Amino acid sequence: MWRVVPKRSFILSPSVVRLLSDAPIALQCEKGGGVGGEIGTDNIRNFGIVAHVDHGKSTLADRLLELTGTVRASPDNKQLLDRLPVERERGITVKAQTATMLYSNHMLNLIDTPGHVDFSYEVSRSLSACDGVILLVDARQGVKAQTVANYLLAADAGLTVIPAVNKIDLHNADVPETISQMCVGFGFEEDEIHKISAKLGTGVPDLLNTVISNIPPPAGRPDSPLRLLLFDSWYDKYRGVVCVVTVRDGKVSRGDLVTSIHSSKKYEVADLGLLRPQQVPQNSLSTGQVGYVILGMKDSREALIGDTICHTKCYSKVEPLPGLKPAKPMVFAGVYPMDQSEYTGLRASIERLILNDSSVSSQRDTSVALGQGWRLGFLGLLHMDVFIQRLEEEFNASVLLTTPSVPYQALMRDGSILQILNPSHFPDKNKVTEFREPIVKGTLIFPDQYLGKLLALCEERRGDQQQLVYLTSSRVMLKYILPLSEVVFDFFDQVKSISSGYASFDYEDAGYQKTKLVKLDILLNGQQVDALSCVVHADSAYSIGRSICSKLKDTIRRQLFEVAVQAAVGGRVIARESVKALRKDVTAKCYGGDITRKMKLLRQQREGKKRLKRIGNVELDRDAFLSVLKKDKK
Ligand SMILES: Nc1nc2c(ncn2[C@@H]2O[C@H](COP(=O)(O)OP(=O)(O)OP(=O)(O)O)[C@@H](O)[C@H]2O)c(=O)[nH]1
Repeated sequence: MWRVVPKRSFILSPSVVRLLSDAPIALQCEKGGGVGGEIGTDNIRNFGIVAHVDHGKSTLADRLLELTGTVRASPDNKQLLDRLPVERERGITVKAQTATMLYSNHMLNLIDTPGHVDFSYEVSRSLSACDGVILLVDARQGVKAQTVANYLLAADAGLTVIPAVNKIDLHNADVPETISQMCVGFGFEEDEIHKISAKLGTGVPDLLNTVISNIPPPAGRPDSPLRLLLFDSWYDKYRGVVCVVTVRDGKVSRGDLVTSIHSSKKYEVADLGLLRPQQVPQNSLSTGQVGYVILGMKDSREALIGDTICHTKCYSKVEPLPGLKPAKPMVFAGVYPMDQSEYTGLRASIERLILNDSSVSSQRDTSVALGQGWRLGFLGLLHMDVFIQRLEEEFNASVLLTTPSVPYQALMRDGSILQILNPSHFPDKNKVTEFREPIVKGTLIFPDQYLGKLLALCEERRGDQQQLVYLTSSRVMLKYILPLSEVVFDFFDQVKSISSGYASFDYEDAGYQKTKLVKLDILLNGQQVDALSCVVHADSAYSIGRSICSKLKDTIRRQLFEVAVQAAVGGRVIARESVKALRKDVTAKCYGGDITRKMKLLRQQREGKKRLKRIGNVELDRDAFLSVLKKDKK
């Protein structure tokens, strides 16, 4: 869960600050709704916006907030629902946000969803609270892999899908081609596809009217016992866990005694209300409404996503709602303090950040080379990058990250299954019947001129072709089963560089398959560096070993003695490089007695050393740990 509540207030734009003071008034003005009043279930619409990354979801959300008077129109209104600094900086949405809007006597609950493949778990979670979605496609880029993935998620969940082509204001927009792709790909009729510019607001009122007329109201029963679906949560330093819920049946009021069906724990509703997008307290939330509840939970692990919450007095009578699938970490990496004296501080920072992101898994870990640290599990590499960036920016932590790895499995001779989340847990191969690796079902969509090269890439990455179809006369959709380890590190970069950015890629979990694995060890001057070890496919051990040695040769700074870099499998050296000795005197070029210049150079050298980690007698740049598994660019 990607929110740090205290931080939020510092990055609110002026328009949102205005909104804070406006919100309750706007609610009170609405006849029969909002504060003190009740909006009937028939007049509620719960919907989301789904699209490929950068196709304009957050911008459309801003226009909807303005159009409905939830915020005042202003040029400052940019990605109002993207509140994390990292979201604004990188221009991506990480964390789905909810906003309640009142418009034309309706209560519209908008759930903004992230677009990057790493966060598709957030998309399915958001969709569980929706009855319909707007499917947005950029008119310059057309249908992309995540458009297909998101469409399928929505259609599988039985949601009403309202198609819209966005960015029609751009001079290079190809509206007819995009519409034709949507008709062929998803079976829409041409006249049901909205043509909008989220930036300028063109076509947005019409789209909103279609949301009201086409998306059905929530199907819950107001007279039945309470059932709340908990679909999101975040941790607030002052108020504890804030749960985001949708009221499936019945009504919940402040002071009610409720029970979590999952844990049987009892709570009293301390506060509840709407998210507009700021918290606006209410006395109750009724069937179909989406909002927050505060139950006095102290730990966000108590707020289980997909849990059903009911009135304590009805606990034995209420059927739980179908739960959501838990997030599954796909990438594991060791995280260590640059200096062991920072261990305690780093532990507190990681714990704080995990309180807000229950999709990160964590285990204590120890490395001979790096000391005490943690093995953290992430949804993907971007998720990992975002987590580390937040750790460094928000908590001022300085961390060392080891080579990421995917969760392998070993079927042991005694019938048990060993999860290999860490290369140091790699078992003795004599005790193993079979190794297994996680696989994914990947979808690529691209102009057909790149077909040959993309097929070659998928084959080289041990892919198994499942489907090849032409979406239009020049656009291809390719489906492959691929090992996760071949996809997770740089596959996406390669796809982009081969296709000059025109191909899009999306993947979903497809279970495990049998494979051949070995542990590749790296030695520096004969000493094994456990933090550099990795588990690799047996057939690629030689080429990966050679590539790691040559990358380390380039990364390791030349030192006062020669450094031997070796790769070994099962104690047998399979590759070797050496880094020549050098005496580095940074002040050598400083002739004469310019002491200030000398001091400056020495200071810069000291700064540089903060990024270095001493392993035995060799100093390694902290990025060396990450660079080793990146494959060479094609
Ligand atoms: N010209 C033009 N630009 C647009 C339009 N809609 C969005 N943009 C721009 O497209 C870029 C991406 O828009 P966002 O709203 O951040 O896209 P998003 O889909 O929310 O992105 P993620 O949250 O990362 O998935 C921004 O620079 C927007 O200003 C539009 O209708 N016209």
